[in-house]
Amino acid sequence: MKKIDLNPIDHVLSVVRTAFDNNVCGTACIGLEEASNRILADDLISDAFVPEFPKSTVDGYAVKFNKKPCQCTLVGKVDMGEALDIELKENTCVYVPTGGVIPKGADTMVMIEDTCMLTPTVVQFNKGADHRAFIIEIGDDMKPGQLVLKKGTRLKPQHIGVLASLGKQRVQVLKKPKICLISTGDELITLDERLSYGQSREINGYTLTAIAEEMGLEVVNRCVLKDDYALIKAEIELALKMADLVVISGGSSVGEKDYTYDLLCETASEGVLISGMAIKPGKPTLVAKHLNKPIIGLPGHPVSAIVVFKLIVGEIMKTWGHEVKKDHKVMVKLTKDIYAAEGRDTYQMMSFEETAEGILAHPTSGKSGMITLLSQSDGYVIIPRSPGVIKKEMVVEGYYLD
Ligand SMILES: Nc1nc2c(c(=O)[nH]1)N[C@H]1C(S)=C(S)[C@@H](COP(=O)(O)OP(=O)(O)OC[C@H]3O[C@@H](n4cnc5c(N)ncnc54)[C@H](O)[C@@H]3O)O[C@H]1N2
Ligand code: MOO
Repeated sequence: MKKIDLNPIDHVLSVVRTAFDNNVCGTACIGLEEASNRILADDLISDAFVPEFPKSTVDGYAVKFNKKPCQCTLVGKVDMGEALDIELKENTCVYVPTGGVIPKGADTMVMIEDTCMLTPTVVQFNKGADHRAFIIEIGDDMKPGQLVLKKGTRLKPQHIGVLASLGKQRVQVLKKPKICLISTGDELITLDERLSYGQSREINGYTLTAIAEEMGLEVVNRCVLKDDYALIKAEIELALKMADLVVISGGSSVGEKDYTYDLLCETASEGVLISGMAIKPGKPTLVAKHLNKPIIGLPGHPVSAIVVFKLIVGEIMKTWGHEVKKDHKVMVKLTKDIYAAEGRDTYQMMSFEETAEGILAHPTSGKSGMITLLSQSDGYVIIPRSPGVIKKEMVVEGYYLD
């Protein structure tokens, strides 16, 4: 008889890291406009001084530093994007707009508001200035040779700004790993079909697509299949040709028509690496390897499928060099005793109440076959299988659901 082992989560993740440490997806050179959320393939080392000139951060007058109020003769005006061919002397000043080039000889900017024009050529400085005030010096932002972005960074707007600042029109990023999602179950119907008694609408294809895309995967195919061994086998074989990663949901348990384990034994060249995990929800989790490609069997229950997908596919993505957003961690105080399922680290869903004294965590109830267990919870607390309980009033780590 098929058996579901209780492999500790850490062991499962370590097997995953070792088995899939070879990222076969490669890199691509893309335009900066498409780079948002992509993963930088190489360290970015600055090849320039940014800025290349001392730059004013205010509209005002460039002067030689003087601590006390004084008067200066206005000897010129800087136009944006141009340098003024002048060397400033004592008691002279030049008008410089915000972003303008500080002229030679000047070392301090004074804002217009701290001055008044006595005559068209004489400026009164009402107070002293701080030496080098309101100036971005040459290379303050970046210097040649400086490591400005690390390989593996998920490119956020500020990172794209760094690339733009260095004049990089294109950037080398990791290719999005391709994934195929196969949902299985005789009872499943697609959203355009009429629901009959005993049937359920297919959910996992939708939720897992959303998570996969957020993680930086490209969903290349998604299908809903009946529990038909030959049909699912053909689909897995096709998926292995199309994708870097194949995920099957449903049929991972030990029931009569739960074929995933046998299918993975038959199709995966390296066999099944993990059959079962000490987690609730998610016990009947399968991990197999075909050449360098992972094939994951997820439990069909919608909550279990989401929890396990995030854990296992998230680990594969990290192993392949992708930065994966973590669920935001906070410290929470429990309002009730909570218990783990026997022998399994348990993801207890929670509603979080933010109070002046900190965040209170109230357990939410529901089964892993109920999608609203997640949609009506703010986050979760992980109860370790040993000792298997967290007592009321204890302050522990909680995680917001992303
Ligand atoms: N004798 C045992 N039975 C079960 C065990 C066990 O240890 N011994 N484990 C239970 C646990 S825990 C889970 S989780 C489930 C997982 O079962 P399967 O992966 O085989 O999933 P199915 O039986 O195919 O489906 C379970 C449930 O989920 C619904 N489902 C499936 N796919 C989808 C989908 N794409 N969208 C929406 N809903 C889906 C399906 O209709 C069933 O209701 O096994 C327990 N049983
Ligand atoms: O592991 Mo199942 O996912 O407990 O419902």
